[in-house]
Amino acid sequence: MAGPLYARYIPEKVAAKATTTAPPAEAPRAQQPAPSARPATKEKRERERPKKRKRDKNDESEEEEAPKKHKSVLSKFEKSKRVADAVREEPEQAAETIEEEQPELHDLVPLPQPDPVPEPDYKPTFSALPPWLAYPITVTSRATTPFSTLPIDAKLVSHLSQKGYTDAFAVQSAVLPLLLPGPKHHVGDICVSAATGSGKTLAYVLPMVESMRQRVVTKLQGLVVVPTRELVAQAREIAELCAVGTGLKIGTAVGNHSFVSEQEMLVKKGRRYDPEKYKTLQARAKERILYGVAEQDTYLDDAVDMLPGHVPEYESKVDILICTPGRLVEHIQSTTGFSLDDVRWLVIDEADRLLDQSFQEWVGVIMAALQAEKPYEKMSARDQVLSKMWYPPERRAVRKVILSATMTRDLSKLDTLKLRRPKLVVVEDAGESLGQEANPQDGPAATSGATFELPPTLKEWAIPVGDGADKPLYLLRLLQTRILHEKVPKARVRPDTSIVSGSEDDDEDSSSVSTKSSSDVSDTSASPSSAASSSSDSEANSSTSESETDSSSPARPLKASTSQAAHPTNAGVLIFTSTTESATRLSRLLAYLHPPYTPQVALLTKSSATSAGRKTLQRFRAGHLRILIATDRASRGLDIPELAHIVNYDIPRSVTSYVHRVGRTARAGRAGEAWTLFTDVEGRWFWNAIARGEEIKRGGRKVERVKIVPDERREEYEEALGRLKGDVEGAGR
Ligand SMILES: Nc1ncnc2c1ncn2[C@@H]1O[C@H](COP(=O)(O)OP(=O)(O)OP(=O)(O)O)[C@@H](O)[C@H]1O
Repeated sequence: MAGPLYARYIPEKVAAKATTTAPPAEAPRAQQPAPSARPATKEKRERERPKKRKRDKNDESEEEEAPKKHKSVLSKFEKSKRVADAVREEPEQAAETIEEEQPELHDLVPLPQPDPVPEPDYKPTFSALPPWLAYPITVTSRATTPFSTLPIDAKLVSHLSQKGYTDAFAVQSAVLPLLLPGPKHHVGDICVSAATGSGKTLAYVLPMVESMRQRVVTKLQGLVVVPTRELVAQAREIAELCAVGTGLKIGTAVGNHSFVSEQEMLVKKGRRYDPEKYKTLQARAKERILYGVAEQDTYLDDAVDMLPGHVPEYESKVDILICTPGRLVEHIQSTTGFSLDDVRWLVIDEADRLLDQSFQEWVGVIMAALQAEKPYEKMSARDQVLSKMWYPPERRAVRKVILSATMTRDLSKLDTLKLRRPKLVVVEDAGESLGQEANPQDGPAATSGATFELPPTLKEWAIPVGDGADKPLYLLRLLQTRILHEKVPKARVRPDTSIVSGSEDDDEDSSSVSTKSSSDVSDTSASPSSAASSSSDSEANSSTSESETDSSSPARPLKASTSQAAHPTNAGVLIFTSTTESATRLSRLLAYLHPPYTPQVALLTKSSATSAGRKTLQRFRAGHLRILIATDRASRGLDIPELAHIVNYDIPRSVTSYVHRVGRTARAGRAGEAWTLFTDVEGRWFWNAIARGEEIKRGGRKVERVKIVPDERREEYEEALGRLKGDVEGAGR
């Protein structure tokens, strides 16, 4: 590229001076006497004399000029010192001064250049992501499609409508045509990113069941992997709803039965007449006895018990298996006759969480089992003939459906699933058209980064709780006034709560909020006993743990906004804590502080047994329990459609955790409210990452700040903490 063009530049002033003051070049020589009139030596001396004089003259002028030069250097130094001082004191003014004192340009000046050609705004046409992730199919969350217009069995449509499922929700409207036979059918895998409670379960269960409707023999064809037992139970309910009248068998494997009984539930042992193979097996069995090889081979054990000429043959007892990854790996590795040879559907729900777990290297084990070549005797007659003719048997095409409300875009994780011609479907509030694939000409879609959509019917609130020492009192006040709407005795209540929208600066300084009760708020800083601090603060920082459930799913059409949304009927509240220990403490504190709560509070944590957890959930759903305190394990997938409130008592540990926790309410188009308690220390992260962060999309809605003034019950609080301390010490003895 050619560099800028420059020409020699002489400032006008300097040029003029040069022409007027510079003596003519030949002047000194002209003044000298004529050399011919004098003798040579003298002449020489004469010639030298003026020169000497001239040098003397030059010396003199140099001496005169030295102070001038010093003066100019000094003045430059002073000038730059002045500028440096000014910059230090008042940078803005200094900038102006510097501009004014621009040095005079000498020698070089840019030649006039043509105006630069205006460049269009930069719009990247590339993405670090592969096209299927960078250009997803986006769908507006308001889109619905009547089930009757989809290629679904008419009996199933009428059954669904009896259960209240008349229209397919947005995610179903987009995914069903891709998975069901028809013009939009996609031959390949599908990834789905849609908000919590948007109906993802039905979106994968329905086409899977439809594809197996005509099956004659029971074979394991559909595999659904979910992270928790509760999700297994929920997915099973939806699968049973769709499979009514088809005779399809749906099985689960979660580890709540003994392994042996689960094996019996999954695989049926039979026999087949095959004298040749019988002989081979008998020979192997004999070798084992002769050489004392203690290899464990349950197949050989079964073969020994067979009738002469017969070999064992295994059949699947289920068509669809819904399971947790750990249990599936155990069955693949240890259950004789359990194979994935006929599997055509692999569904991974809550994929981001499952792909984060490397438990038992489950992805690798499943992928290897899915890719294993079919044994000859299991091949279809056609494949058997082809394989004898040296044609490779046809590779099974397993369709993978990967779903989450917080779908990962991490390619290293997605790659482990070996996706084939994948497509990503994203349901978002701002989407404009149904099933529209993004146009690569428009550049990568806004959704190409991992952003998470919240349900459009969700309302979020944030409550500052000072240093967190009085958090239980804040919670109690919140429950009484805003959630359970109890009548609070007047004498004990200070001026009521007030609401202020979250803004740039009100999140870190609670006293800056100007409300009628601001003066009352200031006393929340009074610190309780050290036991109080340890009971609330220490909990906030400890590690996360998990829990369980099952579900029922009454249906309701998805509504567009909180104002239009149907109001849920469950009067209870689900409170999230960071650890099981924190949950236990809180349940006791609430009961001590407000004894009427004692029979209404229950825990749902990792330590709750499966059956106890299921019962607790049933009672909560039925409204017999009003307060359910749970850990993060209940944040994924738990479906209590009528739940109106959730509370983040301990702040969630990540953005995804927040999305899943608040997603337990505002499900299937119903209204819901999420309340988050945050301490002074947690405030900055909460507002920056959750309330105003770019990862969460809430369609223009905002997290609103609520100021709660806790009850003045210091003595009772101290007493409750004392009792709690006593409980802990008693338990430790
Ligand atoms: N078409 C429909 N019509 C009415 N209700 C529906 C429909 N589809 C699903 N539902 C109901 O919506 C609720 C949420 O569905 P589902 O549990 O599948 O959501 P999800 O997207 O998997 O949520 P999460 O991400 O939290 O697991 C359930 O109660 C379900 O019964």
